[in-house]
Amino acid sequence: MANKKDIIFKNVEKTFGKTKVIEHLDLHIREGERLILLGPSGCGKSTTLRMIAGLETISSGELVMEGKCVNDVPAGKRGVSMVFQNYALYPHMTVRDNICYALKAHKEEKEEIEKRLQMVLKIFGLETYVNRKPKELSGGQRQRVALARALVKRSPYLLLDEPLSNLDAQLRLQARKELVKVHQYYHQTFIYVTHDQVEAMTLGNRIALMREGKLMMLDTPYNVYHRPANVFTAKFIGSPATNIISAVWKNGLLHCGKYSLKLPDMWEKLIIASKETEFYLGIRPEHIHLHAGLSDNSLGGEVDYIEDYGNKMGIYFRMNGEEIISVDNTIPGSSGSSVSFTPDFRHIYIFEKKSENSIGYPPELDINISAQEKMMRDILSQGSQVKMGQDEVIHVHR
Ligand SMILES: Nc1ncnc2c1ncn2[C@@H]1O[C@H](COP(=O)(O)OP(=O)(O)OP(=O)(O)O)[C@@H](O)[C@H]1O
Repeated sequence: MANKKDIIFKNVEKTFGKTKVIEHLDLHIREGERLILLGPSGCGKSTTLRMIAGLETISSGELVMEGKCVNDVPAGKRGVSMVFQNYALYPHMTVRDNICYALKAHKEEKEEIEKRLQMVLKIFGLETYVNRKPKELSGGQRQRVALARALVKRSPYLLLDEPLSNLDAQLRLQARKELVKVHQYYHQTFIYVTHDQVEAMTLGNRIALMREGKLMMLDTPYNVYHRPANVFTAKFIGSPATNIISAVWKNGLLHCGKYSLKLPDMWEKLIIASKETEFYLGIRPEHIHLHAGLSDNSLGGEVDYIEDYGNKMGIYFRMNGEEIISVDNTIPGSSGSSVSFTPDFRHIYIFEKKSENSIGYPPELDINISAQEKMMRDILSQGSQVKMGQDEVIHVHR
């Protein structure tokens, strides 16, 4: 069921000249959610956002907002505010004028403008900078002014194009938390472009992962991480990337080069139902716990080299000539030694080799979980939350 303020892409295409940059995009953005457009550079995230803003035309298909096709509705009439990567503040205007400009242009009452100005100044801790010009502010302060300027309009849609990418790591972390708080207060629909998976995982209620103009997966951060729909998603999300191992299903066993695995029934049923014989087995580095030597129902190889991350180790080993990485807090042996591991079958992914799509996930994975794990999944599936009291006046500045 669509809500009035949902944004719906119906089979949208975008071409620049002869180059198609968005292909058959079907995407339903829900009113009030924080939707993240994520993907590698050039995959079409900004173009998608700019089509919503009305800053790019739509080559074919329909974009629906407020229940109507808005393909031909100009930017100023779509009820959107946008925050750009470079903040795009007016350099000759003070913080006050930057923030109030759009309200004045819309001929809002003076009193109302002042009220809203004071509110956003307070939210972003900008009270003392109100008469400064952008060049007299730090990067973090400019970013706050850009956000304040977008929020003051109280438009139903806030579009953010990599708004934190010019900030240092510490400020980014703080700003992420602030954005979640602001969203919980205003309940606008946030559409947020980033190529940073940590930002996507921490900020999104849902993530739309794109590749070369196509939507690869649209789901909660939990599912994008734990139930990747295809090889691309499994490799893009998580660092170091998921290990992808070639495998063949034969005589009731999954053969990975010279190793073979007997799968639990829950996976065997799915693999048989897929009717394929060639697969990729996906295993995240953190789910590989190596030990010395070879044991039953295991995969293994020889240790190549070991990296120290401080709190964990990265152990690279060669299996059937391919490099596999495990991240763990113990070392099973030095370079050259034989190691193996029995996969934790609750944490594997199986993809068809031909389509690179997942064969699905056993329903048992969701049924046989502890109450605590269920609670954790439910919380993570809603995206990050910041606790706010009912009457708390939001104040995100430190
Ligand atoms: N005005 C334009 N004219 C021609 N090609 C364009 C134009 N704008 C974008 N493109 C191309 O469209 C593709 C998608 O660009 P877009 O900016 O949407 O990608 P992106 O995923 O946001 O990338 P990044 O993370 O690097 O900003 C790219 O190949 C880009 O070169």
